[in-house]
Amino acid sequence: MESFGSRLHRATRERGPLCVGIDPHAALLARWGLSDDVAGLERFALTVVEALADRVAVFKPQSAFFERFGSRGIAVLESTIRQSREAGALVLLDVKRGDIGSTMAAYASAYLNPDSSLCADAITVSPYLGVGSLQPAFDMAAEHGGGVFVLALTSNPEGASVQHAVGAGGRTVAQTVIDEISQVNVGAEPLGSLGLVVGATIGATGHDLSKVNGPLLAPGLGAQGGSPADLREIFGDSLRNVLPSYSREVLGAGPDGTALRAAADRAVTACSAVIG
Ligand SMILES: O=c1ccn([C@@H]2O[C@H](COP(=O)(O)O)[C@@H](O)[C@H]2O)c(=O)[nH]1
Repeated sequence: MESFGSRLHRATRERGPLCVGIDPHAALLARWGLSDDVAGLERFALTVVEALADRVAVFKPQSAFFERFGSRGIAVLESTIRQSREAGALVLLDVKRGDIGSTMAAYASAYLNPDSSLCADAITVSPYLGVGSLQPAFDMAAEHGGGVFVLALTSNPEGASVQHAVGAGGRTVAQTVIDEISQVNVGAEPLGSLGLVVGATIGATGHDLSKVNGPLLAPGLGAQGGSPADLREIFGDSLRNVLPSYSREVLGAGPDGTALRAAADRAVTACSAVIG
């Protein structure tokens, strides 16, 4: 079984370093001329999949925008995940789960077990209950070739007050998370399957990402103000492992498929120029 790190490495080499978020905001549904209901949600998500699944390395559906329509929204999320994967894109489900280990095991079953209709290639998780509490997700991912992205330095301005806080050992909270994930990825070839989320908006923070040996998801590009040029300062020598992520910037070009493809092509060209 091929690991997630290996599959992601291959996908970004073949298709370029780009993750497109599927974030059906109410404002975007309106802009696309769609109703703010399950039918609009479904048309939005499937339009993105039809336009981009054959060229984008990774889709990142934002679960919140599907959850807001209840069980019928979750059903659309299931079909979005399935159709994206069938069409050749990897799916990183942005759910940001985190809980005590025994509950985390249930989340892992929901999102990383191939028997589940919500199974994705990878998920986002929050380390606020301690990185160790996420172990059931790491184990499930390892068993089934999945991946897990742990929040480290998020793109929102409020994140630093917690993530830059210095603990007893003199390290920041974020550096502790970075170091714990780095340990798990030691020796993985060509890339570990545990990733980190590091926003494209954070500037130089002095955090050491050099030993992560795993993917570094960089949201915050475009709508939140981050640009590909900012990635250099944030990631330094770890730039090669960065997976840049755009949602509204690309989605805003829809609903026309040609315009969506052009927006994704612009994004991947701009990111490739920096990442290589
Ligand atoms: O630090 C983080 C972690 C996750 N996100 C998510 O990424 C997208 C960003 O959307 P844009 O439209 O490109 O701003 C969204 O789903 C966030 O929940 C993030 O922004 N920052």
